[in-house]
Amino acid sequence: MTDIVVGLDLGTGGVRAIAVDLQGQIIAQTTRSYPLLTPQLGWTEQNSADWVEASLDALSDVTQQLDGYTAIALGLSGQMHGMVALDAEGKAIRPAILWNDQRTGKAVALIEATIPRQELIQRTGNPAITGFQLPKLLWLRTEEPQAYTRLWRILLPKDYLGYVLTGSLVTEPSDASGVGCLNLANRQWDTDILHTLDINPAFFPSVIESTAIAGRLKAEIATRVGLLSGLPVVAGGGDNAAAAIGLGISSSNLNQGSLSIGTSGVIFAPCDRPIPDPEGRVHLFCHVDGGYHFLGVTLAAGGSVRWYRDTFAPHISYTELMDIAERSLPGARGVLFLPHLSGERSPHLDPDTRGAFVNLSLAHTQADITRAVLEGVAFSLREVLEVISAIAPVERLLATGGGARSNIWLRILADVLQTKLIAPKAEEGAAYGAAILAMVGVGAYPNLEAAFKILPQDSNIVQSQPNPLYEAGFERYKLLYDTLKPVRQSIS
Ligand SMILES: Nc1ncnc2c1ncn2[C@@H]1O[C@H](COP(=O)(O)OP(=O)(O)O)[C@@H](O)[C@H]1O
Ligand SMILES: O=C(CO)[C@@H](O)[C@H](O)COP(=O)(O)O
Repeated sequence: MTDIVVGLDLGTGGVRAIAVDLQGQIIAQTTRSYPLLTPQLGWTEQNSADWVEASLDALSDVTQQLDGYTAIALGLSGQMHGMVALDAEGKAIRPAILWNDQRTGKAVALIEATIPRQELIQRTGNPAITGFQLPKLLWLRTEEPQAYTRLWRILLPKDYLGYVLTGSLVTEPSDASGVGCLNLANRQWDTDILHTLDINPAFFPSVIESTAIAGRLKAEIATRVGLLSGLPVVAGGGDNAAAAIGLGISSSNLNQGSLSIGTSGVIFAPCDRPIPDPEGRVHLFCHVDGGYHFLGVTLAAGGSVRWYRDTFAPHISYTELMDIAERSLPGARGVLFLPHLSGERSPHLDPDTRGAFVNLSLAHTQADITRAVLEGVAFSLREVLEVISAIAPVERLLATGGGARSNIWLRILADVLQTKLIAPKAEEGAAYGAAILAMVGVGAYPNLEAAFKILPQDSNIVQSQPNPLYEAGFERYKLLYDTLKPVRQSIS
């Protein structure tokens, strides 16, 4: 029997489970999707029970593909910032509130009125942000007080899954630093912040290292999914930090960052010291390797394409849609798209902004409009990269996430960002990074640097070409955000 580890990524569109051997080869993989709930404008939720069912099905599917292999560990990763609220029996009190939910404006205002913005940025790396978990907790206290009185623990999505699998209540620094009250210097909860906000620190799970064993697989789960009872489950990382590890991005090599096009679009740049952006326009989080990273987030990147397809082209696959976009031209023949379908995070921190198509005419086709969506997301990420480059410049960005499967989108991104991109060689992603963390967690490799030697080597460089049409488009894009503000305000 050959040893493998299993990595799992609890994404927004679905869960992905993969089995990887100790030389880094993917032996088996599968995905399961689940619904995204939008019960009110600006709200996003998922049922944590859907995550569990999908994850157990995915694990069963992967283990059924394993003939002649033994799983020696499972590593976790997943969408960040979400809140699973549990009662004293460990049951979810309400649907999980997600990272791109924008209901917490008043809670953010309360945090800002209570703790000086600069102090919060210095302690946690970030100002108060609507998508983070801490404002969600304050929202629960005000808006659903009966639920709040029953509250026993709150967990992040992947840590909730870890709790279901093992019974252990833990988190790790990369995901915990997206809650809004982790002290970046000591990588533990900042109890001063919690006491100031009159929040019981016992609501939060203990913080262990990302490569530490979070717990052991429960016997009843092991039987259902075909893994060994007592299998070590390694804490893992938030999806962006885990994906970075799958690409070999560490805080000891500051030259390379990543560009992820999942539901969100994310630019990730490693750094070795916790010195935040004083204006808080991009996040500073803990990396899983003991260092730190800057993160800038476009809330609806792949999410814009998914929304566009589901709304206007429901029977067309993503691949076909990308072929359609090829029929237009750089600049989308003048069509502009603002991808603010969930408000926007970096660099505007504007939960109330909304999306737009602009400059449509009878002459425009589906190809132009589809291409405008891809370009609008790229312009949004350029705004992010301009902020990150001034603080933590990188030479190249390693692409990951579902959108990185598209050659046309990668070409648009390279040209708009004016940065060399590396297309993914295999579909490594966050699940692969979680598997690498699990290998180190069970001692198959002594540390992450040693494990990096097994990662697939670079291939497929996407060079960036300067294009005046994109430069002009980017200037119009920025103008559009400012110009549409009063229109949007008059609607809301
Ligand atoms: N072939 C493709 N071409 C372009 N975009 C794609 C393709 N396949 C998937 N996507 C995009 O990737 C997104 C899903 O990426 P994924 O990394 O799985 O996201 P998540 O982790 O948020 O579930 C989809 O919403 C879609 O926009
Ligand atoms: O909010 C963030 C990062 O700060 C998002 O990146 C989420 O972590 C969701 O990731 P995907 O589902 O888009 O991969």
